[in-house]
Amino acid sequence: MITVESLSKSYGSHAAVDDVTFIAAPGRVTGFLGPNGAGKSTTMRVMVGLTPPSSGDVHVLGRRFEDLPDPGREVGVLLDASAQHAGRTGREILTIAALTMGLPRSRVDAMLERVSLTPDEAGRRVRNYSLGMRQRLGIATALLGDPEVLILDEPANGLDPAGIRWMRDLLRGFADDGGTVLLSSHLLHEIEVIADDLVVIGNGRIVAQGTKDELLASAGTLVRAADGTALAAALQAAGITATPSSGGAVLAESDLTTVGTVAFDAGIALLELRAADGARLEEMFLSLTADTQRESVQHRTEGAAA
Ligand SMILES: Nc1ncnc2c1ncn2[C@@H]1O[C@H](COP(=O)(O)OP(=O)(O)OP(=O)(O)O)[C@@H](O)[C@H]1O
Repeated sequence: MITVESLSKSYGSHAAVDDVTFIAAPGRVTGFLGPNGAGKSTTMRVMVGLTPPSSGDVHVLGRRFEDLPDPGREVGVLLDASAQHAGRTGREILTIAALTMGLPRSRVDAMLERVSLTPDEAGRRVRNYSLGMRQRLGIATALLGDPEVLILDEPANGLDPAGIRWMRDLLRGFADDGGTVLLSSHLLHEIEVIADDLVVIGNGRIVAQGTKDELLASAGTLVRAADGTALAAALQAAGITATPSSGGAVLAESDLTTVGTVAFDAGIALLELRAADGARLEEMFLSLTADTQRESVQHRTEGAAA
């Protein structure tokens, strides 16, 4: 469990994190999203004691990180895969970490195998690693102490498609075994597939949080009938904003139960009824963070200048 309570962090007059409160619960993967500069890394750095908060607090497993009796074995952290010592081999990095944590050397081989780094790769200096290999090594380091909590900043960065799927399965398995996973990512599809809960931050403030299902349900329902026009009309008559799309599909701004009930009451047989997907998380993300996106800032500036 990670508990963030009224956390603020300012650099000079700039509020990088502004009164942020959320929980990452055990047994769940919590996706932490936000545009560049939104405050994700700062929040994670405070979590692991690398940056002091200006106010508020973060508890990991019920304590501040610095008060954890054995942090390496309680919390696995990957904040910057490129921050590893470039002159050491992957095996050396893991071995030093294992010895520091009082773990047997056998754990190093187990972790190398778990992240699919070959003995040959483990013997190379990190400066010769690809970004994806550095991520795998970083994840191996995070998992080394068999922690209960994982805090990962952009762990999928640089991974190939098979690597992304591997990481997805790994994090899912970790959470299903009761672990807590907090991960930030700009790969919205990945977050959409893996996360149970979402925390969206923009300009240092939380703009949305909740279960993925809740947040995406509020983004709409995709419903399809043979006669899409009649379906859209029935939904609109019930006061639901409904936008017809191709093939009889309608995007309705309501939840599954309400949309299904309206169609049933109107005697319309449905061919499909589900939470709208595809670009949904992306759309939700872009609309929630529109005021904090530098691109829309540019638009506004251009508009103001015109
Ligand atoms: N040490 C620092 N000194 C001054 N400003 C900082 C410092 N660290 C972060 N900031 C500022 O705080 C804000 C939040 O940065 P942060 O790195 O937390 O964002 P982020 O959400 O992780 O962004 P990204 O997605 O680009 O990694 C940014 O405006 C950044 O410039």
